[in-house]
Amino acid sequence: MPFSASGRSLLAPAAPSFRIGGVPPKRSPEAARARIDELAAEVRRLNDLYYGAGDSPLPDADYDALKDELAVLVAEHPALEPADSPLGRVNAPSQLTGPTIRHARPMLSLAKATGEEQIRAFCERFAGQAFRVSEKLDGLSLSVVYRDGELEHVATRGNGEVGELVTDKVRHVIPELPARVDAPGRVEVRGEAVMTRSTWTAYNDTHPERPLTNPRSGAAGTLMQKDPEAAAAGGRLLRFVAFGADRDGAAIDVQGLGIEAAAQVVCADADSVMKAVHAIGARRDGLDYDIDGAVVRLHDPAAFDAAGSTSAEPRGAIAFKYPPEERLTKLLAVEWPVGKIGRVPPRARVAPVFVGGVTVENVTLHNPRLIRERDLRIGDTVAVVRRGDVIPFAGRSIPEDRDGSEQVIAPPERCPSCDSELEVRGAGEERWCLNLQCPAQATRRLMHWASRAAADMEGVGDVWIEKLADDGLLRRRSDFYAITAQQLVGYERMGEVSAANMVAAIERSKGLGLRRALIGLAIPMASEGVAKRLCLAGYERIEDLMAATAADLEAVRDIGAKVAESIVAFLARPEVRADIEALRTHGVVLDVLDEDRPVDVAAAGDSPLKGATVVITGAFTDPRSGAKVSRPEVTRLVESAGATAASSVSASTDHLLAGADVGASKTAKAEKLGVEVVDQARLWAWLADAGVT
Ligand SMILES: NC(=O)c1ccc[n+]([C@@H]2O[C@H](COP(=O)([O-])OP(=O)(O)OC[C@H]3O[C@@H](n4cnc5c(N)ncnc54)[C@H](O)[C@@H]3O)[C@@H](O)[C@H]2O)c1
Ligand SMILES: [Zn+2]
Repeated sequence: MPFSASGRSLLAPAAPSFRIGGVPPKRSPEAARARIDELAAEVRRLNDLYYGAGDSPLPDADYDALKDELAVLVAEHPALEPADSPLGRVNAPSQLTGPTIRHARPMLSLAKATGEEQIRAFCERFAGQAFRVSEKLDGLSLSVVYRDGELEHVATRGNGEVGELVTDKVRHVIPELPARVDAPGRVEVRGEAVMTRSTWTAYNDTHPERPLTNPRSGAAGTLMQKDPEAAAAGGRLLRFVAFGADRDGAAIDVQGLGIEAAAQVVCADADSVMKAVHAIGARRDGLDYDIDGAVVRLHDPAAFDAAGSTSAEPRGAIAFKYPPEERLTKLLAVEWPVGKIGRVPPRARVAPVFVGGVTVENVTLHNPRLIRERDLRIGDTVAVVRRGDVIPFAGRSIPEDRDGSEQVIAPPERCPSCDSELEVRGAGEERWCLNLQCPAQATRRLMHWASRAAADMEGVGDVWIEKLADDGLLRRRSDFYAITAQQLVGYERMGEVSAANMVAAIERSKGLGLRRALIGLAIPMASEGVAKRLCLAGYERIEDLMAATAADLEAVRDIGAKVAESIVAFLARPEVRADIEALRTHGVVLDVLDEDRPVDVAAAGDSPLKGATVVITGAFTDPRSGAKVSRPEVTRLVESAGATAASSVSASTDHLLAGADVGASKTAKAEKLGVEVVDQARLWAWLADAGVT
């Protein structure tokens, strides 16, 4: 199982309903006492797991809900707070293991804000001060101490006062942490040890039998390993990102020490603080490490110290928490819809849950193998994960919550649409309907043709396509263009105006061009990128592609043998050829559009961009209009100037094109590799020189 099954989660079912319901019910003092004791014990148990082995049987948001409920009850009944209450102190395991060390200054938690008002109130309290906003990395904090330049020790936060020594482990699992710094005296660096998402994925790919639940528990678990050398050799490597440093008690800059620093910006007031908080939230999904919030703190170290602290939190800082990306809910039912190329994937309905900033009711279960391995059952309490634009999925179930009424999820043996026998394919044991005449597949293909990435027929929704297909008006893609307003008017809720609008939208969509047409054809194995590359490779008309051999197609950059064969086989199918011919007859554009042709580098004017490999990061604004310029637009502009855009900085990068709000870690990496960092003003000048703006 890809998660820890450490002990029953007594209170889990209460958490989701509590969160959704908001205010907990009023209780009698006896009932309040019982609930307080129950909650306190559960929070302590979860703390032991979380700060011990790094396990989190519950999603953080559900843990937070339990702790919030405890805090509300204790506020109402202060006399009932148990002596070993987990409130008002740094979250910690009840016992530290191994050799320990007393911190020079306590390592604290942070006060939390979930709304903008709380951040504004914080800024208000310190009006006139400068603030510093940084990413709140989701790992575990470490204190790294150097004495006269040599690494002396590394300790965990522990209980805040005393930490566990992990010096030797860190030498192996964080090889990038310098053993020496160029600074005399006692230098202490505090920061977060994180497992990057790429390391985490790579580790889980190579250890499918014992995968790590998430990068955070991966990081915590790595520092628990008895044999750190073997852990490092097995791919359990961490990164250390510093958020503060001092020398003999006086704050110093992390940068000068050669240690990676957390991305941060200095802000003068609440408005710019909120802007920075949102900017961090916006780039959250693009980062290679998990962050769970943004930290706002007083920029001036003296002011920060003067603000003091409570028993658990500094008063001069506050953490803004982004919406949770993982929450518990109930798995209600599983459906197996038939996709456009015949895949029959499992999709689940769950009780509505607020996660990743939206209310989710439908989630993917990926494939039958994962259902079996994760032992997901209908009726289970499941953790739903939604991260950015990723399709929400049920990551794991909480088997401790079962009452015996749960049902095993059995993949279908026959197609739910055409009843033909399904084939089991690939490592995921996916079910496929191979019947080319399958009605569900045909309808899905039509929906895909009309979708935004392909013909983009505005207002021609899936429901309409289904109706028209059921009535036999729509069988193949070319049928769209033969639909008349008169045919539509007969339908319920379809007046003459709407019918005319729909026909007009279909007419307008005819100019889609070769790239979008290739996407719309839903050729198995050919992604949107393949469609783009074929156009860039010089294929002008769909007929040119129909005449190409697999060897011709394989000659195109990044198109492999399997994809090439799939394209050739698809375009050779008689019904596909007939449909393409009919599309031509209706005047649908199946030729390459100018926007999809390769840029004429030779024609671009001279600028340092010509022939260069660049990485684009940050936010861009047009210097003349002050309008925001989207990342794809910036990419298009630099490509028109003859540059090639890459996704991450490496030794072969020529320039890092840095817009606003760029993290220090990005520029630090570029500088380390000797890659020139080019700011926005210079970029716009270059683009002007190249004649593209
Ligand atoms: N799921 C569970 O069972 C479970 C159990 C316990 C705790 N938790 C989770 O742990 C969190 C509570 O934790 P906490 O007290 O350990 O941490 P916190 O949320 O109070 O944050 C404080 C920590 O943030 C870290 N940090 C990261 N980036 C930083 C930056 N730029 N500046 C300053 N500090 C930065 C530091 O390590 C610091 O110790 C909550 O999110 C809670 O949900 C979950
Ligand atoms: Zn079928």
